[in-house]
Amino acid sequence: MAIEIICTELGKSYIGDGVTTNALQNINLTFSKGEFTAIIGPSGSGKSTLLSLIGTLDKPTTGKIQYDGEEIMNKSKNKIADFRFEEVGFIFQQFHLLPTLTALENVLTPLFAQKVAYKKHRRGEEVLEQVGLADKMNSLPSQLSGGQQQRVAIARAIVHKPNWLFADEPTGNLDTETGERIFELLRQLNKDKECGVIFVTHNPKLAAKADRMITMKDGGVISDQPGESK
Ligand SMILES: Nc1ncnc2c1ncn2[C@@H]1O[C@H](COP(=O)(O)OP(=O)(O)OP(=O)(O)O)[C@@H](O)[C@H]1O
Repeated sequence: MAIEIICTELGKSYIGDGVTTNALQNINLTFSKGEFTAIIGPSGSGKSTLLSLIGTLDKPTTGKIQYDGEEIMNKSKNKIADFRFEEVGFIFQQFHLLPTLTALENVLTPLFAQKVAYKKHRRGEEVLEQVGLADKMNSLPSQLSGGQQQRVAIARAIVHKPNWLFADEPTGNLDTETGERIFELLRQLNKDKECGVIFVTHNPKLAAKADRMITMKDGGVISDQPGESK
């Protein structure tokens, strides 16, 4: 697991209809290689914005983000896309699975048109086995429960062996028990050294189980402390 992420004086404003929203201000954070961090805070506090900046989905208005010392967002669109493919996986509250594709086909979509050093089909099977869906590879999303669909989404997010997995309220659409199982799966993937995890949640119980818990309010970090596991 490689790549340390350093955010320096990071800020993000959204401008629309003459109104400026300062979604993030003066964020200074370092995410060490392989860390498991939860981000918690009220609605509108900037959690998703922070995740989308760290994940190179959007550009900061001020400040910078370095990945092992490199400022990826200063590079060309193609280089940013390459970086995202190589280093980053995402999961969201909505699973965003393609309804007409099987679980295995969904998992293989990020590898489409990519040259990789491993056998794609076998890698797809391997990650579905890792998330506990060995017997559901040929099922369509509509034939799977919510928790199983999120497992497919997790398998898809790690199929290309990213160093970081960014999870934006991945348990938000699941009942408490299923949400806890998904959390434990992310924890396990992290422990197995698959990838570092940054996990946005509204659930304080889950957040406390992370190695580190960052609390946000009004676009800033108001606390940054070790979780119960540390
Ligand atoms: N594309 C956008 N255009 C304009 N304003 C935005 C945009 N995205 C987010 N915002 C605003 O930025 C602020 C932070 O939003 P963000 O989604 O990061 O919060 P959050 O903590 O993830 O909230 P939630 O827990 O509800 O998902 C909010 O005031 C939001 O309305």
